[in-house]
Amino acid sequence: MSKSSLLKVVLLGDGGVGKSSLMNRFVTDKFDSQSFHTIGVEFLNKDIVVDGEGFTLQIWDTAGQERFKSLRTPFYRGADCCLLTFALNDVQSFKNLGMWKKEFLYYADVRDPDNFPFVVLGNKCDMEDREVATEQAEAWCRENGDLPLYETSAKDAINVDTAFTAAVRRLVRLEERVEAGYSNTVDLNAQAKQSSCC
Ligand SMILES: Nc1nc2c(ncn2[C@@H]2O[C@H](COP(=O)(O)OP(=O)(O)OP(=O)(O)O)[C@@H](O)[C@H]2O)c(=O)[nH]1
Ligand SMILES: [Mg+2]
Repeated sequence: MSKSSLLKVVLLGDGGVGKSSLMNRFVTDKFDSQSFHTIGVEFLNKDIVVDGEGFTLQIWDTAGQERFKSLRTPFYRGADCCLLTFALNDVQSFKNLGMWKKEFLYYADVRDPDNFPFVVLGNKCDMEDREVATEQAEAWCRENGDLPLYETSAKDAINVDTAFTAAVRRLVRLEERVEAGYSNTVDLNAQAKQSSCC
């Protein structure tokens, strides 16, 4: 990857779905069953190696409660990846995924919204009172640009590392595609200029 290996990853989703818990599990490998709602945003860095390449993930954990909207949205800009999070035992948080995606794209002002690397996390898979079936979540992901889906548990450390690693892989693959695309564009432009000169 030719760009800097510092990657900004933004965690979004309804209040209480477990964004802070996922970040803390991933970065410190700890879980707090009494965590407080986030106010505004917080971030933590973590160095990881994916397929032999080193990255620093700068993970931005945002406040999901509606009243903190104006505090979180200024931090979406410059994000390399967005983890759309819901809780498998909270159907409303799943229904709100579309709203989160829209909010992110609006405030992050990304260059290519159709190809932005979102990853979807269905958290709290350890809970038995599930309200969202895997197939339902998969269908939403398919309809929203074939997004990858991971069912996670911050509590039991299920799929947390896998999901963050997958986010990095998705990003790297996408950048490689974009870089390949850019070199084609440059070639085409060069040819166009040549022909217009002639
Ligand atoms: N059983 C279970 N509980 C979880 C899991 N992840 C988080 N929780 C609990 O869910 C509650 C909310 O978790 P948070 O991580 O604070 O949620 P949040 O998404 O950061 O919420 P906001 O900061 O308000 O946006 C806490 O009591 C956590 O302990 C999980 O995977 N399984
Ligand atoms: Mg939080």
